[in-house]
Amino acid sequence: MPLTVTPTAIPDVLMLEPKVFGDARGFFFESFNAREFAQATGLDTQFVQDNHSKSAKGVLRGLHYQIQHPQGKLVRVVQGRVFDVAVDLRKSSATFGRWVGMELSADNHRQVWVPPGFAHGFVVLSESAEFLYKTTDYWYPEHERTLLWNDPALGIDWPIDFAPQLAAKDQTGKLLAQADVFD
Ligand SMILES: Cc1cn([C@H]2C[C@H](O)[C@@H](COP(=O)(O)OP(=O)(O)O[C@H]3O[C@H](C)C(=O)[C@H](O)[C@H]3O)O2)c(=O)[nH]c1=O
Repeated sequence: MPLTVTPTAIPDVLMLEPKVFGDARGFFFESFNAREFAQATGLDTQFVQDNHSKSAKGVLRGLHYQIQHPQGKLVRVVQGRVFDVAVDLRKSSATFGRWVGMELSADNHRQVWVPPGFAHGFVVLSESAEFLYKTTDYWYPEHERTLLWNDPALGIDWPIDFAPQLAAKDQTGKLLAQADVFD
């Protein structure tokens, strides 16, 4: 089951494209196969939690991370379209403070591997979007941190011409200069 893996501008962040089998009935694809994932990415990782969120157009969830129990995330969209962003928060990384973003949609079947050590978020571009993802560690709200989505120091080029709808915690996200980061 060929899984195409493409490193992004931040090489540890990977774009994955599964092989989709279409026929007169519709389509089928393996949305996750542990052996394929390990062989195609070279990663030795276990996922412990599946998450599913639905958001209306213009909602921006993020940029989130857990400073303890950092989560690796394998993310995808099963309805609608989002612009998905990962920010490198690893102080020792050559790409510290850099971001990568791409459109994920039900139509492009793309997935993104966001390693531990990154902040993650997305903005919904379609009328609504359903976002599914696997995480490599459990949710620890006490360790959750939010990075401000529009911190000029990040310079994320969100493809929106409107102010996004944010949860209260995301309106008061930290600037990169004040954020808890990883060694
Ligand atoms: C993350 C999480 C949340 N919750 C509960 C807590 C709240 O009552 C409700 C919504 O949580 P929150 O507003 O944190 O959901 P998002 O804003 O979508 O958070 C996610 O946003 C971005 C995209 C991420 O990458 C993270 O995975 C995650 O932080 O679900 C749980 O019960 N378990 C969980 O793992």
